Amino acid sequence: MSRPTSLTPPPDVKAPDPHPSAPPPGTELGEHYDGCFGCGEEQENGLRLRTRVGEGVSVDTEFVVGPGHQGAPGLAHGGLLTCAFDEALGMLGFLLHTPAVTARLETDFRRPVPVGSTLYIHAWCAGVDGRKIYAKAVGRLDALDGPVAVEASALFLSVGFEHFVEHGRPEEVRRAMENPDVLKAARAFEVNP
Ligand SMILES: CCCCC/C=C\C/C=C\C/C=C\C/C=C\CCCC(=O)SCCNC(=O)CCNC(=O)[C@H](O)C(C)(C)COP(=O)(O)OP(=O)(O)OC[C@H]1O[C@@H](n2cnc3c(N)ncnc32)[C@H](O)[C@@H]1OP(=O)(O)O
Repeated sequence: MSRPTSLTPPPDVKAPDPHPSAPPPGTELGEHYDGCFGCGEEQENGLRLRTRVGEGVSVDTEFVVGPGHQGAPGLAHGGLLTCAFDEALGMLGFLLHTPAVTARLETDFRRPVPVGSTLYIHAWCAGVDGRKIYAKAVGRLDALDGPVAVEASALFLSVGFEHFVEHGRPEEVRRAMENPDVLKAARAFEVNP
């Protein structure tokens, strides 16, 4: 089935405000799931990214590129850079108070990212249209105002928690549901949609 491919919100859609119960700027969001490759503490070889709330519906994270992240000798793998962007963009759902999944993600690699560098990723929501969440991100090399190395545009779709319960492998879903932090997040989303 063919899909519309635009990653830009319709012209009448404005950038949203954070949900009233979203944490204030500067708050570290922590892991959204301990088994997540992007942020989970239990994921030994994962990126273990930590994301902070920015102004409006935006987040910031730093990806320190190590030898385990190489594609070419001494250079970051593009797929892993995309993963870091997916993680940062995905966290915007917390500020909108809805679980969301990536439907489409486009990454532009502007400069090589060497091992040893830090990518400063800033992600923001450009608009919400029904279930569609349009998001953008930029990654700068080695400083908040460093040269742009990577840019991304994404479409996320809001889903209910049943998305994860229905589609995830039952043993991990069961284990996640035993985690009080996951349950707390699920309830908060459901009680304050
Ligand atoms: C019980 C324990 C739960 C524990 C959970 C714990 C935490 C999770 C909570 C929150 C997550 C928080 C943070 C996450 C942070 C980082 C993680 C990274 C995020 C990911 O890594 S997540 C994995 C990769 N992701 C997927 O695994 C999605 C697979 N996929 C699907 O599950 C479906 O595909 C879905 C749901 C996307 C849509 O399905 P659907 O049936 O709901 O909707 P439908 O298809 O009807 O589309 C509705 C409208 O969107 C348009 N549309 C759809 N897809 C489009 C596309 N690709 N391009 C352009 N437009 C598109 C249509 O054209 C239509 O548009 P229109 O309304 O205008 O016609």
